[in-house]
Amino acid sequence: MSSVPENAPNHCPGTQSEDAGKASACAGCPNQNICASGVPAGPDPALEIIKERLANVKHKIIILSGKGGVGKSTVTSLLGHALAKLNPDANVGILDADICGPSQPRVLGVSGEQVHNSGSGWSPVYVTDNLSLMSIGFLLASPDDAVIWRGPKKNGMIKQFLSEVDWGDLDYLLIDTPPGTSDEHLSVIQYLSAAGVSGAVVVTTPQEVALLDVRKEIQFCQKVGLPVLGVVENMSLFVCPNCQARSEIFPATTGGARALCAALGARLLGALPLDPLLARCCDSGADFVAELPHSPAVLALRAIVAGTRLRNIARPPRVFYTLPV
Ligand SMILES: Nc1ncnc2c1ncn2[C@@H]1O[C@H](COP(=O)(O)OP(=O)(O)OP(=O)(O)O)[C@@H](O)[C@H]1O
Repeated sequence: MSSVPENAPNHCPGTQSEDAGKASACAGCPNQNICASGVPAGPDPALEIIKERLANVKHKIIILSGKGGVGKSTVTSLLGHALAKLNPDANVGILDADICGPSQPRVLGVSGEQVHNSGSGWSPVYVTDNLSLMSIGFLLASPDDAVIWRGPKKNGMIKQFLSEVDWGDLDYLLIDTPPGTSDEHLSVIQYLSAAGVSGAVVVTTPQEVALLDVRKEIQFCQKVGLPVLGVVENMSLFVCPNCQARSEIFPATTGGARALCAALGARLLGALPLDPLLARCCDSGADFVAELPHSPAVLALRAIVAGTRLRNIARPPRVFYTLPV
């Protein structure tokens, strides 16, 4: 069977070729990234293995951001803690797929922990009884070690994470990805294609410069057929802890995420304020949701989890926390 896709340009070397994605004919081809990434073009046997491995994971949610530094890892960790706390019977896992910049071990206060490999696979690190984490950060000799890998090696790591981690039964698996749309995203989406993905949560700040990239991120999701569960606007407002005055540190000159969501037909899941105590908790690995349960950020987070599709996509026969009115 030919390994040249129907939409391939003239002189396509074929997806099985060593030159796939690298030949001059590949320039501008829509499949160039995926071919060059080294992800096998044919049905990869790993897809079935991953499907089986994740058969007991109900909802797989990919966390995306167009821009770096908008708080995607922070939001992932907060969602993990909130989902685990508000639904004590649920099990939540976080997969840190930011291979070159893994920050979840630090943010979740478990850096320095070791993952163990047994007959049933790698055991994730437990942050609390019902919140577990897997990250390349646990496999590095030192947290300062740089991971300088090309696409195919990163893809291999992601494949291993998806196929070899023994999560047990999970209600939610949150997958923290690097900013933008890179090899890691294509790998995660491709490897999860057989296992099924619930969708993506896109994190942004209100600034136009960040929103521009959200548009691209949403377009990317549309192109790869990944449902967008909604957008979280982070660092929306700063509320002074002393005088309660509100200020916009990142001004929403074009209407912020709300206007963007309205324009693109996406759902705004909620807005998290900028809170210096939250930044401090992230640096020290403290559990902000437990430490400051009545803070505006946690109240906003509860609303995101309880009153949005993030809760609605989970229909296990359990009583879910609902925000008191
Ligand atoms: N709502 C917030 N209030 C205060 N500080 C925040 C908030 N959200 C994130 N931060 C801080 O902003 C910084 C960047 O956040 P984070 O690392 O989560 O961003 P990111 O988008 O995941 O970055 P990267 O591009 O490295 O993946 C961190 O120091 C974090 O503590």
